[in-house]
Amino acid sequence: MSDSPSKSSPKQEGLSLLFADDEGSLQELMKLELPRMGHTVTVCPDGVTAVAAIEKNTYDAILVDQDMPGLTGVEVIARLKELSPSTEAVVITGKSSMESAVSALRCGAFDYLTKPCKLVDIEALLQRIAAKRDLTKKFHALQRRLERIEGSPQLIGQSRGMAHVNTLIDKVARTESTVLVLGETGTGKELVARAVHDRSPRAEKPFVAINCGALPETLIESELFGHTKGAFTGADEHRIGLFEVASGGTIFLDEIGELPKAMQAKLLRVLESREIRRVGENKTMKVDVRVVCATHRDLAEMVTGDEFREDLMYRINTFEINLPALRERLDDLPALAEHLLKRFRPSARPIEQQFTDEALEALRGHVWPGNVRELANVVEHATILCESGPITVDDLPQHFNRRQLSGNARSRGPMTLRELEMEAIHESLERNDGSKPKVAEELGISLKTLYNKLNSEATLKVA
Ligand SMILES: Nc1ncnc2c1ncn2[C@@H]1O[C@H](COP(=O)(O)OP(=O)(O)OP(=O)(O)O)[C@@H](O)[C@H]1O
Repeated sequence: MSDSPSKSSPKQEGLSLLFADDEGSLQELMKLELPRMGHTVTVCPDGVTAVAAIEKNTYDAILVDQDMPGLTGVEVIARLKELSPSTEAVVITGKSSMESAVSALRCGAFDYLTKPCKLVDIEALLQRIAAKRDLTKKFHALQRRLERIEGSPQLIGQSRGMAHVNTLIDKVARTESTVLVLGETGTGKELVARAVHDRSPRAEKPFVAINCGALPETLIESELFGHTKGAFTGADEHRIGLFEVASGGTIFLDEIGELPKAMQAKLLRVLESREIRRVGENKTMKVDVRVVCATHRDLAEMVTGDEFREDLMYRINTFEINLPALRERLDDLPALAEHLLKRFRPSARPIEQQFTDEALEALRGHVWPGNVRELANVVEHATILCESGPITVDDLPQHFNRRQLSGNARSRGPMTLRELEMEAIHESLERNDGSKPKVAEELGISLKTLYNKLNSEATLKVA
């Protein structure tokens, strides 16, 4: 066995390879040629030495001759797949041993080569392996980035409401039924859709999410079903749609209530026929995709208002999962806060050491119109102000401080008329998601008066 590190500087990062063959001339050739192609190589004279090398080192790929004394190529590959499943394997067979090639592929080999093999074929094969390795790395990097942005897909919550949701997910996940997830904004509808997918037999296949409200009407069809080159102005190349991308897996149609009427009819046809047609193409193709939809809107009301097709509503609401708002399951708040905190501050410390009692109390006292997403924002805000140590009420956004102050004022004794007035304004702001025109209307004062009162409060605080 000998090592020959690569000396060239290839465009594509070279592979670390193991080559095993009992033919001395081939060993010499590979020691020379594989580094010339930009790879590093360990050359072994037989299967036993190859397995010993695999036990000691990790390679990107191995190329093994099938007919070696001691262990055959297929036996080496079988051992490799136990020790290092992500290492690619190529078996080199004689012309007459097609059966060995088939068994190697069954063992998880990437491909096979037939002797006598041409160097150009070896080079092309190694390029394919390198391209796959690069794609896999990119995939993992993107997956991590997505996890950092979206958080882990874990569905947190032990409250009765969430326990019920979990039971429903478990039951429906096993089936092929279309699922409709309902709930206010930020309650975790996408997370539920992902849980339905992750707990289903389709879990290993893609989960693809699309927000039907985020795309202009003209683009939705091609985004969902794909298009051919030249199908419309700007369609410079063929593109496959998300239904095809999700093939074998699940497609999540978020904000289904925002789907334009014309697209509702097309989606209904797809759901009924399980066939799609790319924009600009005449032929249809079968798709095997499970559909999960979500909306924060009342679809029945939309049907009455002629905004949503009744037949589509009945097609998608076979199985409904209603997500409770955060204010209806405040028992889950500490666990959620702890879970969300890990996104910004990876630490295994328990919740009591991460938030002061006062801060937790202030969080519990909020109405959470933006639900868990709002909580995530509040936690992020707190971690910016407080880099380490327990988060106090002072690290929370200002309206939590104010709530606490007025709470304290109440416990100190009667409040002044001004304090009561400001409390009413802030509570109304919370209820109306910060919309000042709505607050003014609710409290029966002009928008100008509202601004004056808020400004004078701010001036008083500064003074
Ligand atoms: N039960 C939960 N456990 C952990 N994280 C959650 C939970 N519910 C929601 N989240 C987090 O809150 C944020 C919002 O969740 P998600 O996007 O699933 O909500 P949504 O209901 O789909 O929102 P929208 O209606 O705006 O599309 C995400 O960061 C998600 O990870």
